[in-house]
Amino acid sequence: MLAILIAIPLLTFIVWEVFLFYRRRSTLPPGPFAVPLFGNFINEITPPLFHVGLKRLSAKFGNIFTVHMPYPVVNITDFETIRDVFKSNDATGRMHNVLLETTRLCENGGIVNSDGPEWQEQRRFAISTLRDFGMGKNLMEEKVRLSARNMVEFIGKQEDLSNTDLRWSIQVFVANIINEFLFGFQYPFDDCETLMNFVLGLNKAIEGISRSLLMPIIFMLPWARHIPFVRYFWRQHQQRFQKMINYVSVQAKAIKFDPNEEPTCYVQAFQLNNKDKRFEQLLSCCSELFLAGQETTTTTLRWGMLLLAKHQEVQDKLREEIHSKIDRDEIASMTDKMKMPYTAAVINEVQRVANIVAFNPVLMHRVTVDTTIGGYHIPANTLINGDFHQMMKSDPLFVDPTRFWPERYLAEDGVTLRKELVERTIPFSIGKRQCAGEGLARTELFIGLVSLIQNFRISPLPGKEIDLEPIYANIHFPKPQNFRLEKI
Ligand code: HEM
Repeated sequence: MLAILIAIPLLTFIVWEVFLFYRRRSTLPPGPFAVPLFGNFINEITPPLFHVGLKRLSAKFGNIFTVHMPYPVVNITDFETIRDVFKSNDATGRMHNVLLETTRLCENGGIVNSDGPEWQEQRRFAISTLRDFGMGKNLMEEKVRLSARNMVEFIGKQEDLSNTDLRWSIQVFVANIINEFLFGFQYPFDDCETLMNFVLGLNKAIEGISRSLLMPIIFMLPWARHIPFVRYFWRQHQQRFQKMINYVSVQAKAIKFDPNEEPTCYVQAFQLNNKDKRFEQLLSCCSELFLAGQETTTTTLRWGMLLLAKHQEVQDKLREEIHSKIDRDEIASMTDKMKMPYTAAVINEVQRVANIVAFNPVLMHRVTVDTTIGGYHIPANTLINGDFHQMMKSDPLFVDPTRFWPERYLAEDGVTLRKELVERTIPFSIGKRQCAGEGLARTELFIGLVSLIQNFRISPLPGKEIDLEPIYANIHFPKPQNFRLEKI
């Protein structure tokens, strides 16, 4: 009798949920067959190869389709629709998910994971602080140039360049810049163990979150993290991120703040302008800026080195332009970029071919009100994925899209950049939630890449091929590979 009393409501609940699932699904853009609870994870999408499943589905269902991961996600793959949807305020929400608990230390805290007025306020503050340190005095650019000079000197001092791992030099170059922006200091290249231990831990945490088979389960069924076996791994993952938060917390607490003095770093600027905000909000923002601001640029530069080592003819042409515009012992500045169209084309092509943020569940957008996309009615709170990864590899304007060919960005005169291709190259996304650190990242990519190619010829190790197959995680990492370097 008791069993029947439990079974009937349970069965009714399940039937009702299944009914709701398929009714909701029927009003959204078409997509593959999905089952409640698991969505398309059982038939179409295999983490971490999200982009492969999405590509296959787009070939079948077109530019706008619904995929269940396991929540319904409207996936968009054409440039015009992504641009129009993302420029609207209605698509600026984020998904509220348990995975965010790792870096969010207070309700709706930080920039990447928050939404609504709090997000807008913190986003504006971060962008204006980056700009204030850059405007007029070009302080941010000076920090990048200083870090680039240190990197080149450090590499140049190494005794044997015939088998060199560039990864750590690039990583310190980038990590130092965001460290100085947030906390006001850089580490010397030969004494940066604290920073590098911490960065190494962070890499493991990022790889862990995207490669673990348990993460999609926790993502789908957040309560699963309380099951003993799953809880053990969830705690391990949390501890890895906690190390970053501890680092950020120690640095932030150590910073002296005098309200009568001009701030020289983000933490001081935050304390001056956000007196009513909790320390946890400062920590959330700093952790996210540290995370978003270093692995992304480092990985892009590492891809740049691999692509240029593989395509020596591009590297030679690039170096020729660099040497014709910048003195040998000078570090590039952003005013040089205007005179260097081929360099601009190479950076665009590196970012297009090696686009590092292919799909990241944390970065999906959420429509905050009922809206219309491509003629379909999309109810409030539906998730949207602007699939610019695929767009940059399938838009008809990118002829022969798998080829690494920077010349595609140049008009017939060889010096004018093709606007229609540049505007479709959107590794930083587009619209209201476009990367908040884009300006800094572009400065780092230009000055970092130019400094390396200006000073070193980068080649594969003798008898070895460059391997361009990524390690698929939330960020597409290159496989660790050494180079043969020659000083120029
Ligand atoms: C090559 C380097 C970089 C790439 C490819 C990149 C890419 C991205 C992408 C794709 C997004 C998601 C945008 C969206 O949701 O539509 C994003 C967001 C963000 N990025 Fe970057 N990023 C880079 C460097 C940086 C740097 C250097 C910083 C910090 C100084 C930074 C800070 C942020 C922040 C705070 C957000 C969240 C913006 C928001 O949600 O409003 N990023 N980035």
